[in-house]
Amino acid sequence: MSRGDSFSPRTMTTGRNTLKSGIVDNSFYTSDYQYSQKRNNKDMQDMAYKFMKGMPEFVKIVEVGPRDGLQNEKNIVPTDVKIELIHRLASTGLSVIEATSFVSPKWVPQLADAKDVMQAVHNLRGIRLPVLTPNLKGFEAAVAAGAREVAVFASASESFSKSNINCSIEESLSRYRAVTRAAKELSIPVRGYVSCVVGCPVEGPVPPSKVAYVAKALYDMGCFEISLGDTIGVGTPGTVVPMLLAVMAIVPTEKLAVHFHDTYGQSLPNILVSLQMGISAVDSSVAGLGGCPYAKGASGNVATEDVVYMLNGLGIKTNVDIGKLMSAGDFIGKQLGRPSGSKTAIALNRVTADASKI
Ligand SMILES: CC(C)(COP(=O)([O-])OP(=O)([O-])OC[C@H]1O[C@@H](n2cnc3c(N)ncnc32)[C@H](O)[C@@H]1OP(=O)([O-])[O-])[C@@H](O)C(=O)NCCC(=O)NCCSC(=O)C[C@@](C)(O)CC(=O)[O-]
Repeated sequence: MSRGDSFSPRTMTTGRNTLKSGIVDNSFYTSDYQYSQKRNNKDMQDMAYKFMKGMPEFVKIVEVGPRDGLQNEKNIVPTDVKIELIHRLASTGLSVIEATSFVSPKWVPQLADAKDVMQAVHNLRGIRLPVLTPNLKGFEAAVAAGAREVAVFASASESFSKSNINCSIEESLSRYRAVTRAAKELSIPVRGYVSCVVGCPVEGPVPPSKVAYVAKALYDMGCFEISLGDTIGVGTPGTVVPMLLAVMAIVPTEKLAVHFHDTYGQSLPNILVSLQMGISAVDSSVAGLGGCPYAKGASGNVATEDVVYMLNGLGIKTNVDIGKLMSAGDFIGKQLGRPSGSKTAIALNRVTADASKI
């Protein structure tokens, strides 16, 4: 159900701001308050309604930290650290955690321990743990290690397809048809990714029609959800909205997820417009870990802490405990010897530290 059906802007709670009868009650911004009083209450209600209309009441977060987050790390992260990270993430309320990839260890040495990781976590209760599988070989290895959900990953750019999985887009779709057929026989759900949905590191801008074509092909072969990846993080709402419109014209909105890398700091506005267009599944990575080994210069995924903070502020449920999430982020940050890439985690840690000095 979207907010437009059930939601009254009269009592909309957006973090600190409570909109009642169209008046913004916010002691932090006195000038906004004075301004709002001059506005016609009906105008304000209409604005609030339009802003929230179509947004979901619940967002499913797909945590990709253990896979997308770690795959690009130069130093090999010990297997027990990866397993501990997944356990910590599982305790936060997240329902989907992408655990690892069954790809060639020559291509992604960091995830060469996929079998050990999967065997250690596959029995975690109440959590879905999809893994990336680029072909039947990967699919069979994943299933043998206990995977009960997999993901295939195509690209909307020929050049990126070649550099990432060493084949053309059409060849990849044909491989993925074999994977989805095999998965169907075992009743294993398959998620589909489309990479480079607004830009490619080699080809530059990618036409929305190309993204829609690949998304539809994945949907038609049986993928239960299609995640649209801005692999190099170049999108803005100005390019993301036309791309989503093209995809939504041929794939049902409820089957779509968004996956933003934060290279240009555009992930949160891009997620916001995606929510306004009715999308209710968002990929993110704890502490903003990540990057693709075959997309030079691309930074990590949007940080899960930042996404949860924004959704909490919008009054959209996620079931994720931000404190536990931050502690999972601290854990992996210490292991990697690096501060968190989440602005929310940095700010909340500072607030806690300041409070403890009083
Ligand atoms: C697809 C291949 C395997 C083709 O790689 P290839 O070299 O063309 O494969 P091949 O069939 O010629 O096999 C070469 C060797 O790899 C082995 N092999 C073959 N398949 C597997 C497998 N599944 N698992 C383990 N080993 C495998 C195979 O057995 C053989 O071993 P050898 O005889 O030389 O010892 C390779 O290119 C590959 O693994 N690519 C994956 C790269 C990757 O993981 N990239 C990061 C993914 S992130 C992404 O795509 C974006 C996303 C999803 O995050 C969303 C976004 O941000 O936009």
